[in-house]
Amino acid sequence: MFDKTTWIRLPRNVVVGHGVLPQTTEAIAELHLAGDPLVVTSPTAREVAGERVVDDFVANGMEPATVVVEQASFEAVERVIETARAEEAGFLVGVGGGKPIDIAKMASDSLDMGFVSVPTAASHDGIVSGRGSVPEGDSRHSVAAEPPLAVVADTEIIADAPWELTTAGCADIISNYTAVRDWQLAHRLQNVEYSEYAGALSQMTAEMLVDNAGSIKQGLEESAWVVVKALVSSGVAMSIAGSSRPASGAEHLFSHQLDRIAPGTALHGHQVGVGSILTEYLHSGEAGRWTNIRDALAGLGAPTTAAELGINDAAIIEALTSAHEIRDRYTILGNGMNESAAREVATATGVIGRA
Ligand SMILES: NC(=O)C1=CN([C@@H]2O[C@H](COP(=O)(O)OP(=O)(O)OC[C@H]3O[C@@H](n4cnc5c(N)ncnc54)[C@H](OP(=O)(O)O)[C@@H]3O)[C@@H](O)[C@H]2O)C=CC1
Ligand SMILES: O=C(CO)COP(=O)(O)O
Ligand SMILES: [Zn+2]
Repeated sequence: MFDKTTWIRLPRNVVVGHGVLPQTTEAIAELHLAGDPLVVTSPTAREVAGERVVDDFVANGMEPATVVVEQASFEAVERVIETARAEEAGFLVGVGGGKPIDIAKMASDSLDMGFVSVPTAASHDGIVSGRGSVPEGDSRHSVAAEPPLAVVADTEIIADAPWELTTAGCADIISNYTAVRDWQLAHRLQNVEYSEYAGALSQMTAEMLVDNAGSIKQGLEESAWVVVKALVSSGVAMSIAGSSRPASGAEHLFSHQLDRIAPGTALHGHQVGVGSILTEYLHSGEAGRWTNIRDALAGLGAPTTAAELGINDAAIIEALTSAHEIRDRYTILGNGMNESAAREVATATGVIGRA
């Protein structure tokens, strides 16, 4: 008997464009959600978009509540859940970068409530994904979460955000190259389930971004458009896979370790970009494609070295040698790198200087 089942959860409304923020209420009205919204946002995102979203809800006869979060943590998810219950919210709206969006989608999952994603920066590919990424102790969890029913990405707001956030989003997409390589390796060596469709979509998204790199320039609103579309596409790949595998391999494990070793120093996207240079070198060797990844990142203005990340060489080596421990996810790191091998790859790729 044929007994395979797949369940792909995708957004119904994806609205991307100049000045579309006020269309959030319309995009939500079409979803026939009951009750009032709880807006989950972060300090800057609240100023640039969250307050306007709240005002629009009020103008449309709703009674929104707001919760401001600063870290991606299970405590923050719990706080949002408690607020949603206390305020008797009907659905959640995440407004901001990757952290408030992750928290809102995880709280929505626990509450069994609809979730709407309003990104204020093109800095990460969690805009659409049905996953949440949260540190806890020595681990970094990739948690099943409520995928958004609607996404509203205002390119006017996103283009106005600091440019480094957009280059971080580009790097998060470019890292798909190595994430897919790791996924294929895990499939071959560990029989991890692999989706050809999700893998191909993730890889194609990275290729299209690199091919269109010429139209990704600071001060050009079209850049926000190109990058948001790629981030949505990458999130769809994760939704098809039912895991973050298409967009998160060893380069992400390395970045998650840097978050623990050097917290708050560099953006997620920038860290995974540098991680991707390193892990591509591990996959294909000195003459391999790692220089293409480095050059694509450099061309977009994203960091390619420890110094550009603002992270010292010792932290890079520590992250490389311990990244395999953070999650039970098979990658090119295998059972781990020793210090001399880590120093060799980091030096050969120019990520750290020669001692
Ligand atoms: N679930 C998934 O599939 C994925 C999850 N992630 C997760 O997302 C997070 C990374 O996302 P990232 O967006 O970098 O993190 P943040 O949400 O922390 O945003 C980064 C910074 O950008 C600021 N910011 C956001 N929008 C604007 C704006 N319009 N103007 C000025 N500043 C702005 C934030 O300020 P402030 O905080 O003050 O508002 C914050 O300082 C990580 O936790 C990562 O693990 C990443 C990829 C995929
Ligand atoms: O950042 C991600 C994809 O870009 C996903 O994060 P995880 O590594 O926590 O699954
Ligand atoms: Zn990422």
